[in-house]
Amino acid sequence: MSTHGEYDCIVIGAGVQGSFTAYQLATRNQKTLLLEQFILPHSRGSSHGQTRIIRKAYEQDFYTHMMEECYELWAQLEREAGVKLYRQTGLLVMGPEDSQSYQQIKDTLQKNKVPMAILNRDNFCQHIPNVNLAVGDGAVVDITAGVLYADRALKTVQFEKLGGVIRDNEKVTDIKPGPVVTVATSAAVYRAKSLVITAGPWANRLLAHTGLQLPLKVVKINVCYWKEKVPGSYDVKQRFPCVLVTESKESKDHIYGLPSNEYPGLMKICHHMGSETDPDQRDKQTDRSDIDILQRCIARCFPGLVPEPAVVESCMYTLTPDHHFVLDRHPAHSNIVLGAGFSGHGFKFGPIIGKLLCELTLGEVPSYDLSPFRIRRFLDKTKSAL
Ligand SMILES: Cc1cc2nc3c(=O)[nH]c(=O)nc-3n(C[C@H](O)[C@H](O)[C@H](O)COP(=O)(O)OP(=O)(O)OC[C@H]3O[C@@H](n4cnc5c(N)ncnc54)[C@H](O)[C@@H]3O)c2cc1C
Ligand SMILES: O=C(O)[C@@H]1CCCC=N1
Repeated sequence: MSTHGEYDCIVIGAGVQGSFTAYQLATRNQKTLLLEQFILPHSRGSSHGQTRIIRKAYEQDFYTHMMEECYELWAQLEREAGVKLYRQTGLLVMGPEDSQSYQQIKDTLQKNKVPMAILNRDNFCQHIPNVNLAVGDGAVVDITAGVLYADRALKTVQFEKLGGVIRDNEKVTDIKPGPVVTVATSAAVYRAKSLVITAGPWANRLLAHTGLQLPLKVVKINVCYWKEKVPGSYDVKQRFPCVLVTESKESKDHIYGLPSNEYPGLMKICHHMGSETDPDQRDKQTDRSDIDILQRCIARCFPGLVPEPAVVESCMYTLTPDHHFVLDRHPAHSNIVLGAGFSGHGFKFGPIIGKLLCELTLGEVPSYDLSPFRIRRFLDKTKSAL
């Protein structure tokens, strides 16, 4: 196959992270090619669907700090494109008052002076109707939080307007590292000075061509929508908030919800964990234990919802062992940059991830301390064939 193009940078994967990275590179006048294996838009990775939560409520300060700037970048994109991407709803965080996760989120909000409200048992029902607060649970609201319109956001990051090239329906089949990287796809061969790999659940497939494997686990998430018994009771228009249950009788993992919005009368509530899957065989993973957990939690905490999912869709997480992202240069090839392992909470960070991966690609000092996101934290867990 003959070489079809020479670029400053090639980005593999047009999910939220690859799209924002390509956008940033193009704004920095880099001749950029974005490669995607499926025809766009598609629903086979991690970035599809109408909605995602945006929030500053995190256990770790470093995420809250990144979100400060990230809210501004989302607002800037909204202004530039003239499109509404964010709706403020607030995020109700509930969890055992004495648990580490709940306490850390509350502390991070307070320490960083994020606008918030602490609810007590007496005023809870008045502020949050149709939700039962478990005995021993505390409740705080991150007032800055809300809903991002995910599909709309991906459509908005149109870096083609900035001179970038997108080739969808082109699966990358080989990577030859070197001072100039050669990338072969199902249709052509391309060369570039640098390469960014943002391949979501397929990250390790691509990295195998570069002699690196990361400790990533891909899980399928059953994305469940639950019917309101009384129409409107959990509706975004009634100012119902997003919800995060940090730990419950039903699960040590988070359970999270978004107000009824994209499907009228249906609230989205999911379990923040799923069963392992091969990304190419996602639909063969039919485990429903997450749905069982959700049914029990909904019957107890959301009395106004029918505890039987009305709609179930599919999505995937790519988990790292500590659930923190991978944002780094390849340990053996400094002109290959990796964005991976977004562990089911990366969408809201899209604009800042794009900026950081662009800075790494251009050899600049990153705007944030990337030590929590370095590959070397995995040490012996990183199976490197180098
Ligand atoms: C159910 C669910 C709920 C979530 N909720 C939230 C939330 O509320 N808030 C939040 O912030 N985050 C949330 N997330 C997480 C967030 O959506 C992900 O972290 C994010 O979408 C990951 O994006 P990505 O670009 O890394 O991966 P992807 O979107 O999977 O993109 C990777 C792309 O690479 C392409 N690719 C792979 N291999 C190749 C190849 N060989 N050649 C060419 N292209 C290739 C794939 O086709 C894909 O399009 C949620 C995720 C799920 C699944
Ligand atoms: O990232 C988010 O905000 C959501 C909710 C909590 C668990 C994962 N995704």
